[in-house]
Amino acid sequence: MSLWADKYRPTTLDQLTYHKGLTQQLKQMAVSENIPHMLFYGPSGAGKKTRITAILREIFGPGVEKLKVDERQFATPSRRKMVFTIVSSNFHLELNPSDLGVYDRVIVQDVIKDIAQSKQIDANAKHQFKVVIIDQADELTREAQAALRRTMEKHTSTMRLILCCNSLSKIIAPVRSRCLLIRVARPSQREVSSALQLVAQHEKFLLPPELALNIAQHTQCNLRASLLALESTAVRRTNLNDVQKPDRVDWEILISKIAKMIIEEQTPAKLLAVRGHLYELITHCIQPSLVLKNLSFELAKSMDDKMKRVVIEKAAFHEHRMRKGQKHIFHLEAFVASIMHEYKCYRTGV
Ligand SMILES: Nc1ncnc2c1ncn2[C@@H]1O[C@H](COP(=O)(O)OP(=O)(O)OP(=O)(O)O)[C@@H](O)[C@H]1O
Repeated sequence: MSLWADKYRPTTLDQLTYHKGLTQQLKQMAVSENIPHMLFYGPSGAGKKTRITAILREIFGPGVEKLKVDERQFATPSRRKMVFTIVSSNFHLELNPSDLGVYDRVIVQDVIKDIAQSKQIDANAKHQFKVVIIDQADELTREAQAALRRTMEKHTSTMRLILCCNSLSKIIAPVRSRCLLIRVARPSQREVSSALQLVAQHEKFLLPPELALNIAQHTQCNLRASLLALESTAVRRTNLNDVQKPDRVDWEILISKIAKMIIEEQTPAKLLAVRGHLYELITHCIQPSLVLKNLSFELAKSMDDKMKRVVIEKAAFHEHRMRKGQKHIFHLEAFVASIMHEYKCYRTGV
């Protein structure tokens, strides 16, 4: 049984429900002879990945949906063996830098060289190139991006790149200038609520329009988050008529509990207990940067202006460190410890 966000994910360009103008442009591009490298960017949950898979389907046909997952081994310069996963079809391959760690440059180069040198298996395929999708391309190190730039020029006849990211500012200019930039904007509240209504129709329950709008507002028009909120609210109730707001999901509840613990007591024992909860969030695949953001907002809610500024400053500092470092838990814990320290000093006037 899959989540509604996956079950009702549109698979073709015709099924995409909003940004019709953009869909039309993608359609024209898919049938053209000259398909460029592309860079999709926009906020989380706006539908970038969905559009990428839909355009691939338009270019190559339903064959792109036959996915296989391979594990590839890689020896680091210090001879340590690393394994990373690649999802691929006969026509494309997907990489995610967060699986690759600090060796992303070598791995990206290796994988792309490999794919660029192997010919398309299907002789009747419309295009002779394969597509490499790099999700969260803004997580690639600068070295890896520089390597991409060279590879993009060298292998244009056999390979096309599709990059997907939230923020363009973290992509180096030479890579940006070699791609067609495609912005997938956040859908409006009305667009999100009609996507939710469509799911409600398929699942055969009545979704009050105010609740749909409230969900869109609550998730700041992140469609994936809206679908998850709708599902968690709908499965717990038989009738949604009296429901005004979506139920908070478990990880959100846990984060507000952590904030409460930090405000209640600033001791090593509490820090240890908080660490346990942070581990719990990370092992349930909640993005550490999201944990940090939500935790800061929860903390700020119960603090005055002076402490709010401190929380934001500390959050920015530790988020930067988290991006540079590897072990997210260290930085989350350091953030909590520094807030506990600042808050204790503030309360006791030391
Ligand atoms: N045009 C659309 N019509 C209806 N539903 C959509 C549309 N686009 C996306 N969705 C739904 O929204 C969910 C999130 O979309 P998607 O994963 O493509 O977002 P994303 O922008 O790639 O997010 P992230 O940056 O967080 O990975 C999908 O699971 C899909 O169900």
